[in-house]
Amino acid sequence: MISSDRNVTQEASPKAVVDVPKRGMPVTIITGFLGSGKTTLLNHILQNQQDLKVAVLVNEFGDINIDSQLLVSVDENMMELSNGCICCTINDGLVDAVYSVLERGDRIDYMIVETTGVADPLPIALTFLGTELQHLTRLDSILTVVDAEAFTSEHFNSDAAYAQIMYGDIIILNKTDLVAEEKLQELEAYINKTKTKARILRSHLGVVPLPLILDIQIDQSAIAANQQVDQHNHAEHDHHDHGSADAHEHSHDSNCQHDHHDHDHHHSHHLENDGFISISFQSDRAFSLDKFQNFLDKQLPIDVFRAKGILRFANIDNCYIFQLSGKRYELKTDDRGKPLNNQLVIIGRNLQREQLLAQLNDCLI
Ligand SMILES: Nc1nc2c(ncn2[C@@H]2O[C@H](COP(=O)(O)OP(=O)(O)OP(=O)(O)O)[C@@H](O)[C@H]2O)c(=O)[nH]1
Repeated sequence: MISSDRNVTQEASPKAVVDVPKRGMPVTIITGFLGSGKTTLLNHILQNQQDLKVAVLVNEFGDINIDSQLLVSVDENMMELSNGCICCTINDGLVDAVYSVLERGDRIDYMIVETTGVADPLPIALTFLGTELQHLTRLDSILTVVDAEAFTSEHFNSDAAYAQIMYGDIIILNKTDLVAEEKLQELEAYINKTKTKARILRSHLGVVPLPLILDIQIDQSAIAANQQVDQHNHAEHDHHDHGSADAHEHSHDSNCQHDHHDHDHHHSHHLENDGFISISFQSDRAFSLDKFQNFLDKQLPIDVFRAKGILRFANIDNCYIFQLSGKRYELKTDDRGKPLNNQLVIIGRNLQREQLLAQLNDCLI
């Protein structure tokens, strides 16, 4: 291992009559900022859940879905995980993805939705509470993963990061190994001040006792009430055609100060994602390890917040899983042995796409 210190836009599908055998399916939403440890928590759940068949719905910020590949075998939008759980991407919309799980003939006991790191969880929660899904599913809780090392009280200047804390039923303070006890206590005090009655669990690599986070039956009526305020606001602003709550893309706090007049489905990605953009790079050629390390150490812009990929290097048989979160990166051998293309997603603000792509091209052999 080499390491260094250095949208959900969904339209409700018009499925009026559906034969769904799985009414009342419990749903947990895992949210948290870029790189906080959502996928790590998900893997912990999938590896340790006893006798529970879980459907995982993943949504990634970036054109290449690295997360779902890290969760094992792929088949377009739906994949079967090695433990019999299934994983489904949300590319065609959350409601459709939920239906595709509910309509499956085989047994599914539980649904977990992993949001992107720049997603406000409220619209996603409202999809379960305010659309036709409310009769088919039961939103159990929203889990918010916080990176104890990277988190700041400025919430990365991101409305979404703030909403993630505000709407989290349980805050999982992750990466406790990277900070001192003092910092953990400061963060806990901050979270408690920001959010009354916050429930906080500490974790390292997402390890928390599962009975404390799954099927905990949190009362979601406050969020549902929020939705009614929201619908009221929309009515006042003459927002016809908003068939479902899930179509909304930014913070819907009832105290929301945002200008609602421009609230349609045509935000630029820039505004939607608090200024974060993602740049995807793929190549069937391998990287030179030296050149790629030089790129990371000397050329990578400071505004890159997150990167992840599955990489191939010249003269090395194995692929590597590359993870960069904040100032840290790591390359771990990917022992699944699949011959893959180089695939890399880089996420940050103010990034020069063409320049970055040219620099990555220069790393190829
Ligand atoms: N040191 C340390 N690293 C961690 C911990 N939890 C996760 N990581 C690492 O942090 C990086 C990001 O973890 P992920 O689980 O992919 O984060 P994520 O929230 O799913 O990331 P996005 O989906 O890109 O937003 C990976 O390199 C993990 O191995 C932890 O408790 N301690």
